[in-house]
Amino acid sequence: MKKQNLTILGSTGSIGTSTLSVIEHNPEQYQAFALVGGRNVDLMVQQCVKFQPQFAALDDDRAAKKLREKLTALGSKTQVLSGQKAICELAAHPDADQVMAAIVGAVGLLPTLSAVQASKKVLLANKESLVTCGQIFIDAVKKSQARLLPVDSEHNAIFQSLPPEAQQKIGFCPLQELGVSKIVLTGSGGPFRYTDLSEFDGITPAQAVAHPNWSMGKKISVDSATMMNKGLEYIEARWLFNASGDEMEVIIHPQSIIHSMVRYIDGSVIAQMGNPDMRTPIAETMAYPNRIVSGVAPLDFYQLNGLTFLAPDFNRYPNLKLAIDAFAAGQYATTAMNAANEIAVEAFLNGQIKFTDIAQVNQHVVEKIQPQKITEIDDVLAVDRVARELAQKCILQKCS
Ligand SMILES: NC(=O)C1=CN([C@@H]2O[C@H](COP(=O)(O)OP(=O)(O)OC[C@H]3O[C@@H](n4cnc5c(N)ncnc54)[C@H](OP(=O)(O)O)[C@@H]3O)[C@@H](O)[C@H]2O)C=CC1
Ligand SMILES: CC(=O)[C@@H](O)[C@H](O)COP(=O)(O)O
Ligand SMILES: [Mn+2]
Repeated sequence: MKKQNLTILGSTGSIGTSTLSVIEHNPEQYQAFALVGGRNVDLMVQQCVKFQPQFAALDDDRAAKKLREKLTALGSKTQVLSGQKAICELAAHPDADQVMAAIVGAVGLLPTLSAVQASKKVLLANKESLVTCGQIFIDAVKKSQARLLPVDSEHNAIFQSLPPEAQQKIGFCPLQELGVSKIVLTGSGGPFRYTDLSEFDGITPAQAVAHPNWSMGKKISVDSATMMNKGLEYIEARWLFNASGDEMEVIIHPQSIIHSMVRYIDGSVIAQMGNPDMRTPIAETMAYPNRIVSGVAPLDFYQLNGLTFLAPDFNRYPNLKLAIDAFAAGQYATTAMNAANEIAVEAFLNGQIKFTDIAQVNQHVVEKIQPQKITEIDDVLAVDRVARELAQKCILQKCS
């Protein structure tokens, strides 16, 4: 069988490196065709030397120039491109069989959409695509008949817990016809599950990125700590599984062994479990509907110290409530909230604002943004831009 060519959007990130690790475990079946990053030249050089992709691209022009010089000096045959247009073209390249969408943030939207419009098999890690333009994205999937497979561990778990006919209808899944009563989205609660609320103001970036169970990029790690990650995932799940608010349940499961569940009307609950390592959902989507090895150790039940569950407390996690309410308000609100959050998390990581300010900036922007209809991608980009400006202003003026 011909090897599957993978374009990896965000190859220099946490999901990207895990994807390359799965390829390394299955060298007869998969190869890296194009590697795409933002600005990390040194890691991209290493990846190109090791995986010898046909193409490599960095968004940043100067970084791409350095990459080209370094690879030329090493005698590499990899062709180096730069900028967002080139990245979108690589996502849609006729020789790419699968596209891993793992650029962090709303900046990943256009390349991911480009892969969808080119009818690719799209492995979706970038949750911001659905948060920023849900219906537009799902309509594009429907129109192009792209194969959309959820990589986010919870959504992958839900996907695996649904019957095969639902798996063929991602984005327009008839949950009631399948006897599904609820989708149960689990979350760890992050590193501050038991921290006294009086200590939240003093939380440092180093503490916030230290996730108890998963090894991830900085932005998503902070989102896990505020539970904005679960808020984004709530929105992602509503779009992916065509779920109403009543069909959604969010539960804290501190051990991250169960990765999410589906309740059926007969009382059955189907869950997907495993060690918290993203190579499992990545391998599942790469091989779907077959299975391949991922390099993840088997789950050792005798080492588990119990599986526990608790309800999320919105006082501790105001971002989760904000996201649920933003979905109810409409697309403009989730697009704005996502943009504000990206700015706020960056400001927190740079030491400009406190941990507790993140939710305040987000709330402020969602309240200030003009309610409006979003029908096309330009509307999304316009709301995203205005929300970023509002968030920056709020940070500078302390949201007065
Ligand atoms: N990590 C995880 O376990 C999970 C992640 N996700 C989602 O997957 C996505 C990636 O997460 P993660 O891997 O942790 O993030 P990382 O921060 O580790 O990696 C981000 C990647 O995006 C690239 N990037 C950033 N800006 C640009 C740009 N303008 N153009 C092109 N590439 C860019 C980075 O390149 P460079 O470093 O070269 O600048 C890097 O390769 C996020 O949307 C996240 O929410 C979902 C579920 C789990
Ligand atoms: C691995 C993954 O899918 C992350 O999105 C994960 O969910 C983060 O952990 P939290 O459950 O703490 O948000
Ligand atoms: Mn997740």
